[in-house]
Amino acid sequence: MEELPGGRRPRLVSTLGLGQRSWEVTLDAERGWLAWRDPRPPRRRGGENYFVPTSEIIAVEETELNEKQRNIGRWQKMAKPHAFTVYYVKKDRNHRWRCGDVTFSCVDEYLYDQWMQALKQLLEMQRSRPKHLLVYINPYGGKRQGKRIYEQKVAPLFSLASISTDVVITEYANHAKDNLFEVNINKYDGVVCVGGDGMFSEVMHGLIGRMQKDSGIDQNNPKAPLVQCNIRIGIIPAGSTDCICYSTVGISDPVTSALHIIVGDCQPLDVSSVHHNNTFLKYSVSLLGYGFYGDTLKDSEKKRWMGPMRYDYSGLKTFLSHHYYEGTISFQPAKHTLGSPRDKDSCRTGCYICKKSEQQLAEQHKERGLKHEEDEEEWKVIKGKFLAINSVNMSCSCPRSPKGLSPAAHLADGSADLILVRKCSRLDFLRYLVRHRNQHDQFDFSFVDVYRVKSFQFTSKLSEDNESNVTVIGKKRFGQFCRDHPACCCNIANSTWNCDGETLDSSAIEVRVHCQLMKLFARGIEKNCNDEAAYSQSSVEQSL
Ligand SMILES: Nc1ncnc2c1ncn2[C@@H]1O[C@H](COP(=O)(O)OP(=O)(O)OP(=O)(O)O)[C@@H](O)[C@H]1O
Ligand SMILES: CCCCCCCCCCCCC/C=C/[C@@H](O)[C@H](CO)NC(=O)CCCCC
Ligand SMILES: [Ca+2]
Repeated sequence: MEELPGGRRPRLVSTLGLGQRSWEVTLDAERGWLAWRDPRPPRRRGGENYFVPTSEIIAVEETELNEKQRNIGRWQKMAKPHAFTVYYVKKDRNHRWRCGDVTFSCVDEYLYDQWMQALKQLLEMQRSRPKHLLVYINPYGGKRQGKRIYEQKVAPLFSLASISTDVVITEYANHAKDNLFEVNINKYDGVVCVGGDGMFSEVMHGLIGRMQKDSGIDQNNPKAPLVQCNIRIGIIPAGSTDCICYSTVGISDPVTSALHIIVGDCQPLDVSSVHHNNTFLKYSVSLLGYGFYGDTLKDSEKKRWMGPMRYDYSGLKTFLSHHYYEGTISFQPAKHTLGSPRDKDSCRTGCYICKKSEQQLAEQHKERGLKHEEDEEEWKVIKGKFLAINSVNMSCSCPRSPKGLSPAAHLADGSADLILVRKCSRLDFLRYLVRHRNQHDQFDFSFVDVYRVKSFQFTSKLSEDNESNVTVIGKKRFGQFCRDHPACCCNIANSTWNCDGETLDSSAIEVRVHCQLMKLFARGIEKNCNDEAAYSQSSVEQSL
């Protein structure tokens, strides 16, 4: 479609055949939509109206009408019609997307060519769409359906959208990560992982690691300014929790995720770096959990054969064991962000809080850079006995917990929500866990504290004692439990950190949130009409 003077793009309005009738079809390239309308008055069952943003058109194809289609209605007496099918994103309930299609026809060959050319040009103008993707499939994630899901549900959509792919079916853990250090990454417009959170984590480590290596950044330095990773990752959910996909798309559904990749969505994501004694351990985007979630994960690793059910089994077992852990948490509050973890509003597509926070952080870094200053903002220190310490970079909503561990956490605001669940009774802890699944405020308990932070450190009592050379009471002779109260739940051993579903070797860690370090093929969770709580600029301004 040629541009009009002044950069304007034209409007095509035609009467085209659809089914047995003629419809008024409009392509408004300037405003970016395709619409088709039944011109009959509503009382004659007309007036139906469909509307698709051009950014959500997947493909257009020439179509051969079959005998039956050609013989219906008015075409039978006319010359052979020309037809084309437009494939587009059809939005269903609960953030589910499907590939819809509509076939238009006309007898005028010139009109047909005009439509085909205009639609094809419009598709070519969608510059953020990927053309060539590198795909990693974990055949053993979740219910071991990754390969089938990709082949049956995703590959046909990619080929419809003319996306070419190089597919690697992983043969061992860390295959994708290692491979990302070797491939010619510039060949690709994105990387897709088919699997769960663990598989995503592998791909993310490969990409961020590769980026730092190529830029000469030492990942072992906890204060190193990491280089942003601009190559987007797409997640096709085929794991056990699929929390990252659910929290960034609103549903864990392979077709929906494939369509977000095809239309070239982009959602920046905060990433936390985790260090121990100036040694890099891992990055995290969803949950860093010590105590309950660490113990659940550690136990569940031995039960991988159970598939996703292993988390329910190990979760129940960990809940019954009711272990708590002593330690010290120090953190720097995130003062740059407008939101707070107790907000009623959630992070949604185009989130204003995320945009503002990013600007604010960039300004702070610029000022600090000019003055060559270190970030010396205050640290708060909390010592205590905890059943769980959870740091989440995003809400961590997933099918097990639809609103997540911190419903108001933001995807890209440069902060994490640090949730401290202190020692309490089993019944109270159960009440807390139940609130992960219902609408009640999970922070409204005297034993739960939540802080929005930009960095934190944790040391367990055990490692503090070891460092100060205090003998660890009865550890060797009496196993891991308290010598004085063998029946109590005081555990003098350490828990392990659950880092996006992987265990960490060290309990003492240093964590820093890196604002928008990477990007996903997603757009955040879209606002629904009934989603009144979603942030808009005006709601934030009113609260200032
Ligand atoms: N071919 C393979 N053989 C064994 N392990 C693999 C292979 N490919 C990937 N992995 C590892 O499997 C681990 C788990 O995979 P994945 O995250 O896909 O599923 P999951 O653990 O069931 O789901 P979730 O992480 O959502 O709970 C990942 O950490 C990944 O490193
Ligand atoms: C009485 C009912 C109480 C039920 C409470 C259920 C609470 C479920 C909350 C789930 C929160 C998941 C947070 C995301 C963690 C992922 O990075 C990680 C890897 O996939 N998954 C787990 O660790 C899996 C963790 C699963 C724990 C059960
Ligand atoms: Ca965040």
